[in-house]
Amino acid sequence: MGSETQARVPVIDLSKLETLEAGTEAWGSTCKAMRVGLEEFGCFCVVFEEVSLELHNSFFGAVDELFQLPIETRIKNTSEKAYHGYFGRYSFLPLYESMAIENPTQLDAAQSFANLMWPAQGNNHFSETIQRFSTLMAKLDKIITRMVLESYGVTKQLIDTNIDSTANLLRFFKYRVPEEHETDVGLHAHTDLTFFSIIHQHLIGGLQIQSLDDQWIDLEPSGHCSFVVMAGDALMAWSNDRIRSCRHRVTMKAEETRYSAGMFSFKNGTISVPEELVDDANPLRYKPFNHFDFLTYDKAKGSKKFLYRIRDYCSI
Ligand SMILES: O=C(O)CCC(=O)C(=O)O
Ligand SMILES: [Fe+2]
Repeated sequence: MGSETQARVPVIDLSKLETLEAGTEAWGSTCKAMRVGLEEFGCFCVVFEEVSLELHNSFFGAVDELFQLPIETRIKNTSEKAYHGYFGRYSFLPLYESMAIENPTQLDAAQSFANLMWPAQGNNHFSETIQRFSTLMAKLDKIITRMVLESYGVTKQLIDTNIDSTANLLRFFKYRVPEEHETDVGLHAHTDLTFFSIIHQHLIGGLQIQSLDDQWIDLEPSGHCSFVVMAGDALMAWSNDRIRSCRHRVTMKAEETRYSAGMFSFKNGTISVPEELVDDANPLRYKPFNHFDFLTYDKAKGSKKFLYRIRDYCSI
């Protein structure tokens, strides 16, 4: 199924972005391609050359170094926010482990994470690499948010407010190779609770997305500057169901440890469906909601039986 079906998920090259101007035909067609990808697959791929091969290599070198730390240290990655800390050591998910940094574009946040992980001397190389990579990821998230929201014809003020309210979380993932008797499920099928999730895979593929007609599509890593942009449940609600959050999973087929990373965006304040997205054919489907309260609710309730958990929280 792999490469044949993969071709259908749009691949959008943002390398020429500096020359793309808002209002031009090229800008409009790029916005539209993103919207089509999200409406048809819940995702699209982007090529973003600002991430150099050197940065990609340093970044995954830093991730590897992090996962070499003892487990007692790794589990110190905690957070007051739901779903913002260490994940792993679950019997139902034996291959998977992940850690996360809040506000990773701020050097002091990256440094305090490094101080927690390397208490004796910190790790400047680690925190600088994380901050450099995250800054570009956050830039990509902003560009995409602007272009996608614009494609729905909402006001510039609303787009700016949405972007200004963004809180970023950078998550690092490690999947070990299954033993002979073990499952190859790296991560079960789910949707993210984010606004956007931008996934960057290292050398080993395994990320699969489910199309609206229920086919699983492999999204292989295709270079140091390629990324998968997925819609999360919060974007689904914002869009009044024009976009479905992307159902995805990870399957471990390779004989090597798999690393990947995700830049997740959440929104501070209230998310509500813009009036431009409500009409007779599309009646309002979601009440206004607080993104972080949704995470807290979901964690407490564990409403895994819902395909789209946001519907359990605030659908009308
Ligand atoms: O490892 C990946 O590529 C994706 C991870 C993921 O889907 C998640 O943590 O929500
Ligand atoms: Fe996910």
